[in-house]
Amino acid sequence: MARSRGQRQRLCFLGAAFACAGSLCWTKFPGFHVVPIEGKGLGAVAEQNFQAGDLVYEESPRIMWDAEDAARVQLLKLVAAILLLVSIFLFVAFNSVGLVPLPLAAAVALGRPEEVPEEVKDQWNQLSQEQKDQLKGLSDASTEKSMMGILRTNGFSRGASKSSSSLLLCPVLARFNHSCSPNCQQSWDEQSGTEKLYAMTTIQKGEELCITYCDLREPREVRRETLQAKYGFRCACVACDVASAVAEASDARRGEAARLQEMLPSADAAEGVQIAKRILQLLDEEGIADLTLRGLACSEAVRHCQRLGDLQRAQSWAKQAYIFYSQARGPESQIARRAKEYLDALDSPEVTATSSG
Ligand SMILES: C[S@@+](CC[C@H](N)C(=O)[O-])C[C@H]1O[C@@H](n2cnc3c(N)ncnc32)[C@H](O)[C@@H]1O
Repeated sequence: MARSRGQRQRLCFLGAAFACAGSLCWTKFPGFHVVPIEGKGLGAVAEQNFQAGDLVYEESPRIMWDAEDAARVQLLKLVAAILLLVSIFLFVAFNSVGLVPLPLAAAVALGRPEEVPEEVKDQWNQLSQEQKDQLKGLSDASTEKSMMGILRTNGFSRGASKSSSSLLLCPVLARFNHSCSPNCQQSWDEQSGTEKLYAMTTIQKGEELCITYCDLREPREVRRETLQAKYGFRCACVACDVASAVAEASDARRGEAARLQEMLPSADAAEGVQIAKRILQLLDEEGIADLTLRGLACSEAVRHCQRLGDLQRAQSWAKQAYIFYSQARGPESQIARRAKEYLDALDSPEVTATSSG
């Protein structure tokens, strides 16, 4: 039976995916195993105990792309397209020689945003066959396995925010499943050029290591809709698989934490400290170990205590902020180092003398 080129390419893609999924190249890593987890495909399970702040894994991305760099390329494309139009106009109007070679200008001016960016395709094509097969073996939440589906299902964004302006594809970290009460948190380390995964809480050997794929402050139904739409599964984690009344109480706590977090920077000083405390309490009650969120609440509390002239409490909050940030991103991370500098400045004799004088 004759097959179209598209069909042949899809079959080839699927064949490689099955070949890799069947191989045992994934299973063992220092500190954890990647194994089948009921209802979730593969997932990572701790092979040792971890403490909050332990570095669980560090991985260099196979694919790395930044939309801001790409935006600059888009601008160049736009300029090329305009030059193309001008050259066509000049050619038609005055029979003059075009300024831009036609095929080049036409090619760069085209390009659909729904397609995998060319730079990403180039990076993918430059990988070894084994590396390509490893990526093709990753999960894909879309109906038909494709490069775009794999990137969407497994890609991380660079930086602290969950913005979609950048894409990192790390084949091992892509095996970590989602939980609405995750025990691990990943972050990009610009210095080492690696994605790092830290334990956010005490984890016992045998527990699944999970990260989050969505905004944990959203209510259960919103989280479920997001996860279903983007990742094709209905979340049944410990926070979601509960009776309606329990879910309602959980939604209320998460919603309150989100509201308070927004209010915190502009709150008046005395209220700000109380808000920071309440955020930490809500996160504890909700079992959300997010250490970056905790660090942020503490940093704001430092600022409010300083405004109140309460140096002692400012120092104590600053210490907490430093601990949370260094556990979330490592003590050498920029955010932790800044918190340490701040703490040291507050501890300095001049500041202490000014405050007591
Ligand atoms: C980035 S991959 C994670 C690794 C994946 N389980 C695998 O086998 O490669 C994302 C996919 O894993 C599955 N997944 C992740 N977290 C899940 C969860 N809490 N419940 C059910 N499926 C989950 C979904 O199929 C999702 O599209």
